[in-house]
Amino acid sequence: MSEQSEPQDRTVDLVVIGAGPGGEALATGAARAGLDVVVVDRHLVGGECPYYGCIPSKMMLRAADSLAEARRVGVLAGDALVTPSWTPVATRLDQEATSGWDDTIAVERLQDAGATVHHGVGRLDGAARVRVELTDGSSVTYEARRGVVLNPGTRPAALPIAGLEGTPYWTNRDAVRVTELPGSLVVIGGGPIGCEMAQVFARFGVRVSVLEAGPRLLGPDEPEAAAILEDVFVSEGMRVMTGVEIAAVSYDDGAFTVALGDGERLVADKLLVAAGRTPNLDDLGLESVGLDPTARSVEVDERMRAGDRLWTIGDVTGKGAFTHVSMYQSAIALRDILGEDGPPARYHAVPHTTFTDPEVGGVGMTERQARDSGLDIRVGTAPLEQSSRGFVHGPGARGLVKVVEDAARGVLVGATAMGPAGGEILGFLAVAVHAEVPTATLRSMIYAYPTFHRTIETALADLS
Ligand SMILES: Cc1cc2nc3c(=O)[nH]c(=O)nc-3n(C[C@H](O)[C@H](O)[C@H](O)COP(=O)(O)OP(=O)(O)OC[C@H]3O[C@@H](n4cnc5c(N)ncnc54)[C@H](O)[C@@H]3O)c2cc1C
Ligand SMILES: NC(=O)c1ccc[n+]([C@@H]2O[C@H](COP(=O)([O-])OP(=O)(O)OC[C@H]3O[C@@H](n4cnc5c(N)ncnc54)[C@H](O)[C@@H]3O)[C@@H](O)[C@H]2O)c1
Repeated sequence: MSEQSEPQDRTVDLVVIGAGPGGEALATGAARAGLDVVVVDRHLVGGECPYYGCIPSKMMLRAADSLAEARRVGVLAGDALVTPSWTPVATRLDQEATSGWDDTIAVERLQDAGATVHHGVGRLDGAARVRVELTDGSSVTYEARRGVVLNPGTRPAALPIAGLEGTPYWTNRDAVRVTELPGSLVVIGGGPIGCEMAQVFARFGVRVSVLEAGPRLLGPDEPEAAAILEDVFVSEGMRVMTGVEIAAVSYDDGAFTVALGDGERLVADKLLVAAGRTPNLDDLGLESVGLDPTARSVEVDERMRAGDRLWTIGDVTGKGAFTHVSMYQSAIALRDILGEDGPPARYHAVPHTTFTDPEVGGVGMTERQARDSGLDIRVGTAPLEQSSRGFVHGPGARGLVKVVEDAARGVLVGATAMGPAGGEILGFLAVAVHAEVPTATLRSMIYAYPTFHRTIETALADLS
């Protein structure tokens, strides 16, 4: 990791604290536009997504999906002997995804764009002023003429479960660095991280139990999608327990024991805690600019402004903890910093995809959210496996399309696409929700036969 030597206190144009995907892109753009930019990251430039999040987890899922597809050969095309090995996965994660969890390339890319990069902790020290504690223990202070951008992201939430603290449990950061598979794994949390990781390890032969406190997996998604996913997980040999209360965790002799509120005890080699995130707002000097360091998010306006010469982007804005939201906000904040015009931030069509198999894609509001917002809605649903393409696809074709229409305006305000290519089909629905395409127009289109996306036409016909 290359650093500048002996940095001096000075006035620059812009300081970016936290180089998640949005911060990195913003700093690169600002430096390329000629601003004097300083970037500070306490760990790896690029943030959670490339090293511990999206990229390594999707690489793991790709491997797990290849095993599942090979196991379908028996039904579709003869025989295939499937012998899982984690070695190619660990090698790809190390060498291709993360360069050995080393950010040299990302640092050099920023430096080539003209930015100064520090590994260290950045903290606000009043308006447009940042104090950086460098990794060697020294510190440097910057005044920022244009201001400061915060992109500090989140960390795995530490659960207040008796006995858990101090045990060698995994978070997502450990799960992507696994070199040897355990025999058994308990996953606490049935959100996107828990579901994606659980399916990966189960498909590699690990005995997996998922413990979810809420009433279903993927709580914020449509309940119909969650029900299908639970069904698939169970059919693949996983144990899924919803509505659980975890009373205590202990670790002895290389095994975890998870004691549930109802008296049951689960024993496993490893424990993955994927039960939400804590925003990195507590050690950022927010109090020096009148903001609350204990808050769950930083309030921003439609230009990502959070105060006097202060912008905030990414997960901590509470607008959707996704890389694409961080990048979207990054472009808006950069335009504002450079004094350029452009559309303000809008969040009516935030898409997301959980990359389980089947994938669960969603955009805009769920049926529940739309009803709760007071809209008069109509809902249409169509099962994927009953479409011609689903029938042809055979094993692995579980899924659905669900559309939620604002009946008064005749436009979709939300949609779900679940299936082998749910995240890709979602693209169509994201356009419809984003651009408020009239449902009448969507119904008058021609849908290629026999595609998965033709299920959208069936769901639209079901609007009632
Ligand atoms: C396992 C997993 C899978 C995921 N999969 C997906 C996916 O498929 N698709 C998707 O869109 N999203 C996914 N996400 C979410 C995605 O990783 C985040 O939304 C994304 O990284 C954007 O976060 P961010 O921009 O807020 O910052 P982050 O990526 O969290 O980066 C913040 C950076 O700030 C640094 N930092 C924090 N405080 C300071 C400080 N005081 N001084 C200096 N540096 C500081 C940190 O070291 C870090 O590098 C996944 C997350 C996880 C954990
Ligand atoms: N494919 C993707 O886009 C993707 C993948 C992974 C993560 N992410 C992002 O990262 C965020 C964080 O993911 P996450 O899955 O950690 O968090 P999450 O908050 O989305 O889900 C955590 C789950 O853990 C459950 N939980 C909390 N405490 C519990 C307890 N004591 N016992 C049992 N269950 C408990 C919650 O009810 C919830 O369902 C996601 O919300 C998403 O924004 C995105």
